[in-house]
Amino acid sequence: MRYFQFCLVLLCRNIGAVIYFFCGVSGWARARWRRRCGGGAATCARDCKRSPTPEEHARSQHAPRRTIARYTMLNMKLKERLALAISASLILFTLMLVVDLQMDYGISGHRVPLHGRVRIGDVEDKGRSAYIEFRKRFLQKSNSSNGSREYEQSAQAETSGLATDVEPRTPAPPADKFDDLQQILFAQLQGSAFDNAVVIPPHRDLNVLRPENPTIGEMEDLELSVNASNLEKFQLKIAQHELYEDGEILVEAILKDMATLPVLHAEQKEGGTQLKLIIDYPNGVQALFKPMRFARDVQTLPNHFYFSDYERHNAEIAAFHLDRILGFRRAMPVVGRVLNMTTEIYDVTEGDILKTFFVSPANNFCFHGKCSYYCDTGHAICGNPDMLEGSFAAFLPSSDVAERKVWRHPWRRSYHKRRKAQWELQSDYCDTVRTTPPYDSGRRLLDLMDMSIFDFLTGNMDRHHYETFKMFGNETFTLHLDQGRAFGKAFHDELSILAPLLQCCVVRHTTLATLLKFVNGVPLSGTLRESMKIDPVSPILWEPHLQALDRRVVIVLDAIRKCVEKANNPLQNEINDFV
Ligand SMILES: Nc1ncnc2c1ncn2[C@@H]1O[C@H](COP(=O)(O)OP(=O)(O)OP(=O)(O)O)[C@@H](O)[C@H]1O
Ligand SMILES: [Mn+2]
Repeated sequence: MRYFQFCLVLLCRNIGAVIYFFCGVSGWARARWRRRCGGGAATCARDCKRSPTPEEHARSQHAPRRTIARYTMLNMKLKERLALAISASLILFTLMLVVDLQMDYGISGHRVPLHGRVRIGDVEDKGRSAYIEFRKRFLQKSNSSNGSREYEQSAQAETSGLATDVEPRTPAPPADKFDDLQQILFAQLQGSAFDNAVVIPPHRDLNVLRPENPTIGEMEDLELSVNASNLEKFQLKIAQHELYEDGEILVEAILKDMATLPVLHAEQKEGGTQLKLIIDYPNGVQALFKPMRFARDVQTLPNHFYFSDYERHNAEIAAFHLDRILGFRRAMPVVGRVLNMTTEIYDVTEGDILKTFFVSPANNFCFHGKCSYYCDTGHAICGNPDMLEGSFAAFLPSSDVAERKVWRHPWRRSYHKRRKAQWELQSDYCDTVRTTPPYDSGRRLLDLMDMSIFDFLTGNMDRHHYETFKMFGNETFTLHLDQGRAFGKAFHDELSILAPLLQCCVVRHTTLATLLKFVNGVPLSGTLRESMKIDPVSPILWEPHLQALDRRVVIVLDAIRKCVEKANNPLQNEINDFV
């Protein structure tokens, strides 16, 4: 701001100077013209162009400085004066433009303030952009008294040491049982309400129908060797519609392997923004290791964007359990383990990473590896003193066996601190997506709706891309990979993560049924807490994060309800939107 004030002062002074120059010089010149050229116009024309005589020059030596300047100006050729005037005007104009762009006065016609808040909604939107509509329709105007409003409480310390202060608690049963939504599900199971525009019945959902569901082993004609590891068996059983079957016993076996088998080798994984290690166990078993950086109750720094947030190893563990509980089974099994940094990392690795190990002033063993962010001494990963906790995600099949396709997420964020993504500016964004392959048919759009609900529950804003297995084509599930930035804010529900659901207003019957189960039975927090108890580094989540899940389930259900209401009565809701 001070800079702009300075610019303004400068601008005024410049304008003053130029006015003075033109008025002063021209007035003085006219006087001289009359005084010196009292004769005819012809003499004048000749005389006025001449150089000063020696007497005049001598006189001017004693003249005050200002007079000298005026004299010089007068004696400039017309062309020079013109050039000077044009340069001054150009400088002035540039200055005015700079000031205008910064202050958004509108002189330049440039209407986007550089530092101001970017307006949400395109011209056609007339203020009915995704967020505005969403906040208005789904939350602020919500008449359900179940606490489904956006909940933001910063009173609790962002980085507190209160993990043990917060006791597990069973939330009071929500007043609203969402009977209206239950009825839709019931009707669909009874063979009616198939035309519901929001809830997609099982017989129209390819994830339920699964006319074909081959496994990677079948597709590639691969036979298991006699001494095949649990992971290898698991990988070959990955099917077109899910990573593993409900109740698959290999999941527990893999978790146990990763938590107990000896570590043979550790190596930094290339790519990605933060440090990860590839861990080798006997028999070809591999895991992706993400190290612990903070205690469970340390939350996303308030001034950090989602893209500069640290990854949390416990978020990966919790997300795997949650994905399984929700019945998606699209996340690889993840387990926690404490490693001895000396014998299980330093001694079994090689190359450049070794040079990044050091002992901290607190006498802890640390390393930072090499990566694009947070891989320096200031962001080192330290043991206690050399014991380091981390998450171990079962490795996906190698690309030789099952190549993956990386897709740009249609609701990807801009990953820029000022810019907005298209979906944030266009309220009918979903119309564009749902008419574009592979979202125009099959299961893909519904998978993105599931992913949006999954990410909203965990608070993961980092869904820039997603992956699928190439061999299954487009009719396959979307992998839930990379949940490292989930569970960062326990007291804030990030509504924008629900944008895909809110803009498209479609959801699987099965997903809705699962969510409703948690408001009418054991709450999600209790189910997840129970599931994560078996993990070696339990408790996995800080209690406020578990409580947030119950709150967010209600928000998702409330959003689905409003979608149904709008679909049933589009005109009335259209009107209500503007009230
Ligand atoms: N379980 C796994 N097995 C094998 N490869 C994996 C596994 N999980 C993730 N990957 C691969 O590693 C890549 C990076 O992993 P991840 O996204 O978790 O790390 P990241 O550092 O957070 O990356 P980014 O900063 O790009 O989000 C993924 O895009 C994926 O291709
Ligand atoms: Mn990531």
